[in-house]
Amino acid sequence: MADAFFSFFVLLPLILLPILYFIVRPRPVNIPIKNRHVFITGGSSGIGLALAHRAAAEGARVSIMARSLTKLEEARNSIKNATGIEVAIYAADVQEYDAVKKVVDEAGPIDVLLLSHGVFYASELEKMELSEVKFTLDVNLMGCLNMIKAVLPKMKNRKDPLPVSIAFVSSQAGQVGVYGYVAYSASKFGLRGLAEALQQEVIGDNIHVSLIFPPDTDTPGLVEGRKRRPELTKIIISSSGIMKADEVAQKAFDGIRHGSFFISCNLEGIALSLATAGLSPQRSFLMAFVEVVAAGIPRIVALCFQCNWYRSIEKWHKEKKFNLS
Ligand SMILES: NC(=O)C1=CN([C@@H]2O[C@H](COP(=O)(O)OP(=O)(O)OC[C@H]3O[C@@H](n4cnc5c(N)ncnc54)[C@H](OP(=O)(O)O)[C@@H]3O)[C@@H](O)[C@H]2O)C=CC1
Ligand SMILES: CCCCCCCCCCCCCCCC(=O)[C@@H](N)CO
Repeated sequence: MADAFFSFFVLLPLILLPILYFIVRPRPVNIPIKNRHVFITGGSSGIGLALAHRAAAEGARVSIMARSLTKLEEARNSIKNATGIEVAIYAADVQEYDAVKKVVDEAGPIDVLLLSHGVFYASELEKMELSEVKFTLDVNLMGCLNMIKAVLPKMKNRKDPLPVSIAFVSSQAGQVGVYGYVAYSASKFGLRGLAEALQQEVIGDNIHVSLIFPPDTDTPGLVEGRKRRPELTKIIISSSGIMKADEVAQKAFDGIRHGSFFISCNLEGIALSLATAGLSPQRSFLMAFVEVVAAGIPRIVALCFQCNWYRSIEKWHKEKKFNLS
């Protein structure tokens, strides 16, 4: 017994920690925010606006982009009032590459690209129009690709040798599929593949990719989105907490500064990231240690959650049948 204890708590860390210290890739990095150009899509509302506030407060040069000029102007005023800093505003739709390219050329080289634009319809696929599915994928996934295609050439050719960042606002529904989010989860899971592949392509240019995974977050978008959420979506989403946009923004910048590939925002998020670590990069040898040693534990917790969710779905279907007969 004492031997087993010694092996697990002393020998294992003693052997594993130095190995992990040497193998974690990409290597740890520090990305400064002060005096850098932070460009935020969806920066006029919700999480994007909170990110803009925080970036301005940290002394960055901030640009925000969204479709509605009125909302952009309101955002600019609120940031000016809170921090005294004037942010640049750009009206464009992420779906339109030419418009995006024009904005990016005008805004100048970007050090931190934060992609926080997004739409979220919760509805069963059966009840969704294909045009709504396509719209979700076009904005959430293609919109990010349009932005990156427009930003990358200048980002790669920058004179400044400091590391830079591309960070996506995904969602916990981009780590686990959720009832009612067929289109949305597809768009957010898509970002993970995009980010993993992109990181390999841009690491040579000292560009570091992050994926932020917020739970439900109190934003104007959520207030709208909640109006048409199916009952089962509500039940499953309640497995994770609800956060304020500025808490998410704080977690986001903590992670971006360290070039973290996964940025979790709450405790459930950490569990999700452990359970879904897969083949994603990990820069922190300590987190890698937790991932390796804990491995089976998040999996059993995950199976318990799935058990609960499928029981809710079964129960809901039974009640529906009962109510019909
Ligand atoms: N709130 C939540 O519970 C969670 C949100 N997320 C993600 O966070 C991100 C932000 O969400 P949230 O802050 O709640 O949303 P909001 O609806 O409050 O804000 C969305 C922002 O994106 C902009 N936007 C939307 N469509 C486009 C477009 N086609 N082109 C350019 N800009 C666009 C909006 O401005 P405009 O309409 O003027 O274009 C607005 O600035 C999304 O990607 C969402 O999926 C993730 C997890 C939880
Ligand atoms: C090891 C296992 C741990 C399990 C924890 C389970 C938590 C999963 C809950 C999923 C929450 C999805 C939130 C979506 C938020 C979002 O993007 C929307 N606001 C958009 O409408």
